[in-house]
Amino acid sequence: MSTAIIQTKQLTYSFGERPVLSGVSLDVPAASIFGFLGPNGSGKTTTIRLLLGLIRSRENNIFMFGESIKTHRLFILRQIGALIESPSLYPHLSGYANLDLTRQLLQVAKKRIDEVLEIVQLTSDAHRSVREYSLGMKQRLSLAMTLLSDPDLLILDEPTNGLDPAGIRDIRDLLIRLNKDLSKTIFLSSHLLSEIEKMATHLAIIHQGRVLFQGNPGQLQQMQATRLILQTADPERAIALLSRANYAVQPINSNQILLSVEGPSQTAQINQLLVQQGFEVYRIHPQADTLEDLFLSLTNHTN
Ligand SMILES: Nc1ncnc2c1ncn2[C@@H]1O[C@H](COP(=O)(O)OP(=O)(O)OP(=O)(O)O)[C@@H](O)[C@H]1O
Repeated sequence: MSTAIIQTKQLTYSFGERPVLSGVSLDVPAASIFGFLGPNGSGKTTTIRLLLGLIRSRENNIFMFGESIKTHRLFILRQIGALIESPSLYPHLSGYANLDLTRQLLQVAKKRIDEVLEIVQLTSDAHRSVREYSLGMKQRLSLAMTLLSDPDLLILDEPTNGLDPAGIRDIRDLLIRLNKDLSKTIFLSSHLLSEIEKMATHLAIIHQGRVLFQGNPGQLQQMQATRLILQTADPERAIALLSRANYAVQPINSNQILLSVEGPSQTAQINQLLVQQGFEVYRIHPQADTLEDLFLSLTNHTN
């Protein structure tokens, strides 16, 4: 079993009388890309602020690198690179000069600037002023800043927020490289399921301050795949056929059927049965196609 780099035990937090986190227990394995997924206001940033010691819960049941944040805060923080809210970059300075300011604060060797520029692929733009950078370049520069101290763990709050698809892909590729080539553990939050699914090795889904799911993408897919929507030209006959074969089916509309299955192999069997009987199958997809659907189905599972 891999060691947990971050472990929270029944983390709770309230702003005044208002509970924001209720019993959040997370286990983030070493060398994972851990996606922390949830809609706006679900408690992601609050959790991250607790992890970084920016706010404290009463119990403060947070362990990182095997130590409690109560007793080893500095030891822990020294091993973390964090990006939370938009970082303050000086637009009139070059990318290089921005990095140099942070480098001096961190007392890191100057040659590290070239190394981090190389990692985030900004070497050729290093001496342009930041005001000429695209949003994606600024975000990569911010990531370069978090890498200056060569931390083992990166904690990133919505690092792709506001980026266009190309910018999102750049950040995704960069995070995957940091994880695979440099063995960084990456904890990142997002409100986009599609975004997290493409890079996470592990994920947790938080909704209204509670963890609804924690596991790997395969396990999530299995849960999503239990209710399927099937599109075919003749749903009535398809329902009759599938019912005879003991599948739980019901009509949705004139060309869609809702199916309950036990896993991916049943989906393949259903497809095969329909095709063998001459049905044209246009599409089979999980009912929980969007994050909202997924929350609904997870809430049903947990109730
Ligand atoms: N300083 C604060 N005072 C009072 N309530 C707060 C404060 N900060 C956050 N909240 C509330 O706590 C809840 C969780 O907020 P949080 O920022 O952790 O969510 P989030 O999942 O990060 O969402 P977002 O993606 O919108 O930032 C929200 O309902 C928010 O309104």
